[in-house]
Amino acid sequence: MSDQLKQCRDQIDAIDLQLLELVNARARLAREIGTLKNGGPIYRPEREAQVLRRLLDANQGPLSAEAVTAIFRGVMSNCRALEKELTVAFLGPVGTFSEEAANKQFGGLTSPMECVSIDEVFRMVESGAADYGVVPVENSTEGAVGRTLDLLMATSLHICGEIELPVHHNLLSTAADLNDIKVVYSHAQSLGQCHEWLNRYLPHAERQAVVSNAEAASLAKQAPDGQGVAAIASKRAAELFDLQVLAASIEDDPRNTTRFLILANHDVAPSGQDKTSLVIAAKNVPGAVVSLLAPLAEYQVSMTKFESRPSKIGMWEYVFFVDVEGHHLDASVSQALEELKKRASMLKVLGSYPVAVI
Ligand SMILES: O=C(O)C(=O)C[C@]1(C(=O)O)C=C[C@@H](O)C=C1
Repeated sequence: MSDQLKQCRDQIDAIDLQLLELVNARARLAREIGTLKNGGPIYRPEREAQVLRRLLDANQGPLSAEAVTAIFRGVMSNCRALEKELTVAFLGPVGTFSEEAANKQFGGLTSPMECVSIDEVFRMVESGAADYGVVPVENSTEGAVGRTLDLLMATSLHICGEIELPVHHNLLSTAADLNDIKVVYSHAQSLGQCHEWLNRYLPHAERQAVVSNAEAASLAKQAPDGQGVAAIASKRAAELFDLQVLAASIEDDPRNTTRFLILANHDVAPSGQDKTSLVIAAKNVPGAVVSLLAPLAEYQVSMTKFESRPSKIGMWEYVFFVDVEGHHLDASVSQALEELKKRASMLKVLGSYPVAVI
Protein backbone atom coordinates (compact mmCIF):
# COMPACT_ATOMS: atom_id res chain seq x y z
CA MET A 1 0.00 0.00 0.00
CA SER A 2 1.41 3.42 -0.89
CA ASP A 3 2.07 5.86 1.95
CA GLN A 4 -0.46 8.30 0.54
CA LEU A 5 -3.24 5.70 0.38
CA LYS A 6 -2.53 4.63 3.97
CA GLN A 7 -2.60 8.24 5.15
CA CYS A 8 -5.97 8.87 3.47
CA ARG A 9 -7.43 5.69 4.99
CA ASP A 10 -6.11 6.59 8.43
CA GLN A 11 -7.84 9.95 8.13
CA ILE A 12 -11.08 8.26 7.05
CA ASP A 13 -10.85 5.94 10.08
CA ALA A 14 -10.44 8.94 12.39
CA ILE A 15 -13.35 10.83 10.76
CA ASP A 16 -15.59 7.73 10.98
CA LEU A 17 -15.03 7.61 14.75
CA GLN A 18 -16.00 11.27 15.04
CA LEU A 19 -19.08 10.67 12.85
CA LEU A 20 -20.06 7.70 14.99
CA GLU A 21 -19.86 9.76 18.14
CA LEU A 22 -21.82 12.59 16.55
CA VAL A 23 -24.64 10.46 15.12
CA ASN A 24 -25.02 8.75 18.49
CA ALA A 25 -25.16 12.15 20.24
CA ARG A 26 -27.86 13.11 17.70
CA ALA A 27 -29.73 9.85 18.32
CA ARG A 28 -29.72 10.44 22.10
CA LEU A 29 -31.28 13.88 21.55
CA ALA A 30 -33.93 12.43 19.24
CA ARG A 31 -34.76 9.82 21.89
CA GLU A 32 -35.14 12.61 24.45
CA ILE A 33 -37.41 14.56 22.06
CA GLY A 34 -39.46 11.37 21.73
CA THR A 35 -40.28 11.43 25.45
CA LEU A 36 -41.03 15.19 25.29
CA LYS A 37 -43.67 14.48 22.62
CA ASN A 38 -45.68 12.86 25.37
CA GLY A 39 -47.75 10.54 23.22
CA GLY A 40 -48.09 13.04 20.31
CA PRO A 41 -47.06 12.09 16.76
CA ILE A 42 -43.44 10.96 16.48
CA TYR A 43 -43.07 11.62 12.75
CA ARG A 44 -42.83 15.36 12.10
CA PRO A 45 -42.60 15.88 8.33
CA GLU A 46 -42.32 19.66 8.72
CA ARG A 47 -39.23 19.33 10.94
CA GLU A 48 -37.64 16.71 8.66
CA ALA A 49 -38.16 18.99 5.65
CA GLN A 50 -36.57 21.90 7.57
CA VAL A 51 -33.56 19.76 8.55
CA LEU A 52 -33.02 18.69 4.91
CA ARG A 53 -33.53 22.18 3.44
CA ARG A 54 -31.04 23.68 5.91
CA LEU A 55 -28.43 21.05 5.02
CA LEU A 56 -29.01 21.51 1.27
CA ASP A 57 -28.48 25.25 1.67
CA ALA A 58 -25.21 24.63 3.56
CA ASN A 59 -23.91 21.85 1.30
CA GLN A 60 -20.72 22.78 -0.55
CA GLY A 61 -20.08 19.33 -2.04
CA PRO A 62 -18.51 17.27 -3.41
CA LEU A 63 -21.58 15.25 -2.29
CA SER A 64 -24.63 15.98 -4.50
CA ALA A 65 -27.92 17.30 -3.12
CA GLU A 66 -29.44 13.83 -3.71
CA ALA A 67 -26.62 12.17 -1.77
CA VAL A 68 -26.98 14.60 1.14
CA THR A 69 -30.75 14.05 1.40
CA ALA A 70 -30.34 10.26 1.15
CA ILE A 71 -27.73 10.20 3.93
CA PHE A 72 -29.67 12.45 6.29
CA ARG A 73 -32.98 10.73 5.60
CA GLY A 74 -31.20 7.54 6.69
CA VAL A 75 -29.90 9.24 9.83
CA MET A 76 -33.33 10.67 10.71
CA SER A 77 -35.02 7.34 10.00
CA ASN A 78 -32.75 5.64 12.52
CA CYS A 79 -33.19 8.43 15.09
CA ARG A 80 -36.97 8.25 14.62
CA ALA A 81 -36.91 4.48 15.10
CA LEU A 82 -35.45 5.03 18.60
CA GLU A 83 -38.55 7.07 19.40
CA LYS A 84 -40.99 4.60 17.81
CA GLU A 85 -41.02 2.04 15.02
CA LEU A 86 -43.50 3.35 12.47
CA THR A 87 -45.62 1.10 10.31
CA VAL A 88 -45.92 2.44 6.77
CA ALA A 89 -48.52 0.96 4.40
CA PHE A 90 -47.94 1.17 0.65
CA LEU A 91 -49.29 -0.30 -2.56
CA GLY A 92 -47.29 -3.52 -2.78
CA PRO A 93 -45.86 -5.94 -3.45
CA VAL A 94 -42.21 -5.11 -2.84
CA GLY A 95 -40.56 -3.91 -6.01
CA THR A 96 -43.25 -1.35 -6.89
CA PHE A 97 -42.50 2.36 -7.25
CA SER A 98 -44.77 2.95 -4.23
CA GLU A 99 -42.33 0.94 -2.11
CA GLU A 100 -39.45 2.97 -3.55
CA ALA A 101 -41.27 6.23 -2.74
CA ALA A 102 -41.99 5.08 0.82
CA ASN A 103 -38.35 4.08 1.27
CA LYS A 104 -37.18 7.41 -0.10
CA GLN A 105 -39.32 9.45 2.28
CA PHE A 106 -38.90 7.40 5.42
CA GLY A 107 -35.23 6.68 4.78
CA GLY A 108 -35.64 2.91 4.84
CA LEU A 109 -38.72 1.51 6.46
CA THR A 110 -38.62 0.07 9.92
CA SER A 111 -41.94 -1.72 9.55
CA PRO A 112 -43.28 -1.82 5.96
CA MET A 113 -46.84 -3.03 5.29
CA GLU A 114 -47.57 -4.22 1.75
CA CYS A 115 -51.17 -3.65 0.61
CA VAL A 116 -52.97 -5.17 -2.38
CA SER A 117 -54.78 -1.97 -3.38
CA ILE A 118 -54.90 1.78 -2.84
CA ASP A 119 -58.17 1.20 -0.94
CA GLU A 120 -56.37 -1.08 1.47
CA VAL A 121 -53.66 1.53 2.15
CA PHE A 122 -56.38 4.02 3.16
CA ARG A 123 -58.14 1.39 5.30
CA MET A 124 -54.96 0.40 7.14
CA VAL A 125 -54.23 4.00 8.17
CA GLU A 126 -57.87 4.79 8.98
CA SER A 127 -58.11 1.75 11.25
CA GLY A 128 -54.80 2.53 12.98
CA ALA A 129 -53.22 -0.74 11.76
CA ALA A 130 -50.60 1.42 10.01
CA ASP A 131 -49.20 4.76 11.20
CA TYR A 132 -48.81 6.19 7.68
CA GLY A 133 -49.77 5.29 4.11
CA VAL A 134 -48.10 6.09 0.80
CA VAL A 135 -50.31 6.31 -2.33
CA PRO A 136 -49.61 7.49 -5.90
CA VAL A 137 -51.63 10.57 -6.88
CA GLU A 138 -50.35 11.70 -10.28
CA ASN A 139 -47.81 10.99 -12.96
CA SER A 140 -46.25 13.64 -15.18
CA THR A 141 -47.04 11.61 -18.33
CA GLU A 142 -50.27 9.80 -17.47
CA GLY A 143 -52.01 12.31 -15.21
CA ALA A 144 -54.10 11.72 -12.09
CA VAL A 145 -54.60 8.44 -10.25
CA GLY A 146 -58.40 8.55 -10.08
CA ARG A 147 -58.85 6.02 -7.30
CA THR A 148 -56.63 8.01 -4.93
CA LEU A 149 -58.60 11.21 -5.65
CA ASP A 150 -61.93 9.45 -5.08
CA LEU A 151 -60.77 7.99 -1.77
CA LEU A 152 -59.36 11.35 -0.61
CA MET A 153 -62.79 12.86 -1.03
CA ALA A 154 -64.31 10.42 1.47
CA THR A 155 -61.52 9.87 4.00
CA SER A 156 -61.00 11.48 7.40
CA LEU A 157 -57.22 11.16 6.97
CA HIS A 158 -54.88 14.11 6.42
CA ILE A 159 -52.27 14.44 3.71
CA CYS A 160 -49.08 14.99 5.71
CA GLY A 161 -46.49 14.97 2.94
CA GLU A 162 -45.70 14.49 -0.73
CA ILE A 163 -42.92 12.56 -2.45
CA GLU A 164 -41.71 13.13 -5.99
CA LEU A 165 -40.06 10.08 -7.48
CA PRO A 166 -38.34 10.11 -10.88
CA VAL A 167 -39.67 6.97 -12.56
CA HIS A 168 -37.44 5.03 -14.91
CA HIS A 169 -38.86 1.96 -16.60
CA ASN A 170 -36.92 -1.04 -17.88
CA LEU A 171 -37.79 -4.01 -20.04
CA LEU A 172 -37.05 -7.11 -17.98
CA SER A 173 -37.04 -10.73 -19.06
CA THR A 174 -35.34 -14.11 -18.75
CA ALA A 175 -35.01 -14.03 -22.56
CA ALA A 176 -31.71 -12.67 -23.85
CA ASP A 177 -32.87 -10.99 -27.04
CA LEU A 178 -35.40 -8.21 -27.60
CA ASN A 179 -36.50 -9.86 -30.86
CA ASP A 180 -37.79 -12.90 -28.91
CA ILE A 181 -40.32 -10.86 -26.90
CA LYS A 182 -43.95 -11.67 -27.73
CA VAL A 183 -45.80 -10.45 -24.60
CA VAL A 184 -45.14 -7.46 -22.35
CA TYR A 185 -46.76 -7.27 -18.91
CA SER A 186 -46.99 -4.16 -16.78
CA HIS A 187 -49.33 -1.87 -14.89
CA ALA A 188 -51.57 0.08 -17.31
CA GLN A 189 -49.94 3.38 -16.25
CA SER A 190 -46.44 2.04 -17.02
CA LEU A 191 -47.56 0.64 -20.40
CA GLY A 192 -48.89 4.13 -21.13
CA GLN A 193 -45.64 5.78 -20.09
CA CYS A 194 -43.67 3.54 -22.49
CA HIS A 195 -46.21 3.65 -25.33
CA GLU A 196 -43.90 5.22 -27.97
CA TRP A 197 -40.97 3.01 -27.11
CA LEU A 198 -43.15 -0.12 -27.42
CA ASN A 199 -44.56 1.08 -30.77
CA ARG A 200 -41.06 1.56 -32.06
CA TYR A 201 -39.15 -1.44 -30.71
CA LEU A 202 -41.84 -4.06 -30.02
CA PRO A 203 -44.69 -3.15 -32.40
CA HIS A 204 -45.96 -6.73 -32.64
CA ALA A 205 -45.71 -7.73 -28.99
CA GLU A 206 -48.97 -8.12 -27.10
CA ARG A 207 -49.39 -5.63 -24.18
CA GLN A 208 -51.06 -7.03 -21.07
CA ALA A 209 -52.04 -4.82 -18.15
CA VAL A 210 -51.65 -6.39 -14.68
CA VAL A 211 -52.19 -5.08 -11.12
CA SER A 212 -48.59 -3.98 -10.50
CA ASN A 213 -45.16 -3.87 -12.07
CA ALA A 214 -43.93 -6.33 -9.46
CA GLU A 215 -46.68 -8.77 -10.54
CA ALA A 216 -45.50 -8.27 -14.14
CA ALA A 217 -41.92 -9.07 -13.13
CA SER A 218 -43.10 -12.18 -11.30
CA LEU A 219 -45.00 -13.36 -14.43
CA ALA A 220 -41.91 -12.76 -16.59
CA LYS A 221 -39.83 -14.80 -14.17
CA GLN A 222 -42.31 -17.71 -14.07
CA ALA A 223 -42.76 -17.92 -17.86
CA PRO A 224 -41.17 -21.03 -19.37
CA ASP A 225 -38.08 -20.43 -21.54
CA GLY A 226 -38.85 -19.57 -25.13
CA GLN A 227 -42.25 -17.98 -24.47
CA GLY A 228 -40.79 -14.50 -24.91
CA VAL A 229 -42.41 -12.88 -21.87
CA ALA A 230 -41.14 -9.51 -20.63
CA ALA A 231 -42.15 -7.04 -17.93
CA ILE A 232 -41.84 -3.29 -17.64
CA ALA A 233 -40.64 -2.52 -14.13
CA SER A 234 -37.90 -0.94 -12.03
CA LYS A 235 -34.27 -1.99 -11.69
CA ARG A 236 -35.09 -3.01 -8.12
CA ALA A 237 -37.69 -5.45 -9.52
CA ALA A 238 -34.98 -6.84 -11.85
CA GLU A 239 -32.83 -7.58 -8.78
CA LEU A 240 -35.71 -8.94 -6.69
CA PHE A 241 -36.95 -11.28 -9.43
CA ASP A 242 -33.54 -12.05 -10.93
CA LEU A 243 -34.39 -10.81 -14.44
CA GLN A 244 -32.17 -9.36 -17.15
CA VAL A 245 -32.51 -5.72 -18.15
CA LEU A 246 -33.07 -5.97 -21.93
CA ALA A 247 -33.50 -2.19 -22.28
CA ALA A 248 -33.09 0.53 -19.64
CA SER A 249 -34.94 3.85 -19.21
CA ILE A 250 -37.60 3.11 -21.84
CA GLU A 251 -40.09 5.75 -20.59
CA ASP A 252 -41.17 8.13 -23.37
CA ASP A 253 -40.37 11.20 -21.26
CA PRO A 254 -37.01 11.08 -19.46
CA ARG A 255 -38.40 13.52 -16.85
CA ASN A 256 -41.21 11.05 -16.07
CA THR A 257 -42.05 11.58 -12.39
CA THR A 258 -44.72 10.18 -10.10
CA ARG A 259 -46.03 12.16 -7.17
CA PHE A 260 -47.07 10.25 -4.06
CA LEU A 261 -48.98 11.44 -0.98
CA ILE A 262 -48.38 10.42 2.61
CA LEU A 263 -51.56 9.81 4.59
CA ALA A 264 -51.76 10.31 8.34
CA ASN A 265 -54.20 10.49 11.21
CA HIS A 266 -52.81 13.88 12.26
CA ASP A 267 -52.30 17.39 10.93
CA VAL A 268 -48.83 18.88 10.25
CA ALA A 269 -47.43 22.23 11.50
CA PRO A 270 -46.08 24.76 8.95
CA SER A 271 -42.53 24.15 7.65
CA GLY A 272 -42.09 27.51 5.94
CA GLN A 273 -42.53 26.08 2.45
CA ASP A 274 -45.84 24.26 2.28
CA LYS A 275 -48.70 23.23 0.05
CA THR A 276 -52.39 22.84 0.88
CA SER A 277 -54.62 20.38 -0.96
CA LEU A 278 -58.36 21.00 -1.19
CA VAL A 279 -61.37 19.43 -2.80
CA ILE A 280 -64.16 21.83 -3.72
CA ALA A 281 -67.49 21.73 -5.53
CA ALA A 282 -69.04 24.70 -7.29
CA LYS A 283 -72.66 25.76 -6.88
CA ASN A 284 -74.72 24.94 -9.94
CA VAL A 285 -75.02 28.53 -11.24
CA PRO A 286 -73.42 30.22 -14.27
CA GLY A 287 -69.86 31.45 -13.69
CA ALA A 288 -69.59 29.53 -10.40
CA VAL A 289 -66.16 28.01 -11.09
CA VAL A 290 -64.60 31.35 -12.04
CA SER A 291 -66.08 33.06 -8.98
CA LEU A 292 -64.92 30.16 -6.80
CA LEU A 293 -61.27 30.84 -7.54
CA ALA A 294 -61.41 34.63 -7.19
CA PRO A 295 -60.50 34.61 -3.43
CA LEU A 296 -57.19 32.94 -4.27
CA ALA A 297 -56.23 35.87 -6.49
CA GLU A 298 -57.59 38.37 -3.97
CA TYR A 299 -55.36 37.04 -1.16
CA GLN A 300 -52.44 36.34 -3.54
CA VAL A 301 -52.44 32.61 -2.99
CA SER A 302 -50.86 30.75 -5.93
CA MET A 303 -52.59 27.69 -7.31
CA THR A 304 -50.22 24.87 -8.33
CA LYS A 305 -52.81 22.32 -9.44
CA PHE A 306 -56.42 22.23 -10.63
CA GLU A 307 -57.92 18.88 -11.52
CA SER A 308 -61.57 18.10 -12.18
CA ARG A 309 -63.15 14.76 -11.39
CA PRO A 310 -66.73 13.47 -11.72
CA SER A 311 -68.47 13.96 -8.37
CA LYS A 312 -70.19 10.52 -8.55
CA ILE A 313 -73.31 12.12 -7.08
CA GLY A 314 -74.97 13.79 -10.07
CA MET A 315 -74.48 13.05 -13.76
CA TRP A 316 -72.01 15.53 -15.34
CA GLU A 317 -71.26 17.16 -12.00
CA TYR A 318 -67.67 17.71 -11.03
CA VAL A 319 -65.51 18.34 -8.01
CA PHE A 320 -62.15 20.08 -8.23
CA PHE A 321 -58.89 19.04 -6.63
CA VAL A 322 -56.87 22.17 -6.02
CA ASP A 323 -53.36 22.60 -4.59
CA VAL A 324 -52.28 26.02 -3.38
CA GLU A 325 -48.99 27.35 -2.05
CA GLY A 326 -48.86 27.87 1.71
CA HIS A 327 -50.22 26.29 4.90
CA HIS A 328 -53.86 26.54 5.99
CA LEU A 329 -52.63 28.31 9.14
CA ASP A 330 -50.89 31.05 7.07
CA ALA A 331 -52.96 34.26 7.25
CA SER A 332 -53.42 34.65 3.48
CA VAL A 333 -54.39 30.98 2.90
CA SER A 334 -56.72 30.93 5.87
CA GLN A 335 -58.51 34.12 4.71
CA ALA A 336 -58.78 32.82 1.13
CA LEU A 337 -60.24 29.54 2.42
CA GLU A 338 -62.84 31.35 4.55
CA GLU A 339 -63.97 33.26 1.46
CA LEU A 340 -63.89 30.15 -0.72
CA LYS A 341 -66.08 28.28 1.76
CA LYS A 342 -68.83 30.88 1.33
CA ARG A 343 -68.79 30.48 -2.45
CA ALA A 344 -68.44 26.68 -2.73
CA SER A 345 -71.18 24.13 -2.24
CA MET A 346 -68.54 21.91 -0.58
CA LEU A 347 -64.97 22.51 0.56
CA LYS A 348 -62.71 20.05 2.31
CA VAL A 349 -59.11 20.74 3.30
CA LEU A 350 -57.25 17.50 2.63
CA GLY A 351 -54.11 18.68 4.38
CA SER A 352 -51.23 21.15 4.53
CA TYR A 353 -47.77 19.66 4.22
CA PRO A 354 -44.15 20.49 3.31
CA VAL A 355 -43.35 20.83 -0.40
CA ALA A 356 -41.36 17.75 -1.48
CA VAL A 357 -37.63 17.99 -0.81
CA ILE A 358 -35.72 16.38 -3.69
O1 LIG B 1 -37.35 16.96 15.99
C1 LIG B 1 -38.04 15.97 16.26
O2 LIG B 1 -39.27 16.06 16.51
C2 LIG B 1 -37.43 14.63 16.29
O3 LIG B 1 -38.07 13.71 16.75
C3 LIG B 1 -36.09 14.41 15.69
C4 LIG B 1 -36.17 13.97 14.23
C5 LIG B 1 -34.71 13.95 13.68
O4 LIG B 1 -34.10 12.89 13.69
O5 LIG B 1 -34.23 15.03 13.35
C6 LIG B 1 -36.77 12.61 14.15
C7 LIG B 1 -38.10 12.40 13.86
C8 LIG B 1 -39.01 13.48 13.47
O6 LIG B 1 -39.79 13.10 12.38
C9 LIG B 1 -38.30 14.74 13.18
C10 LIG B 1 -36.99 14.92 13.45
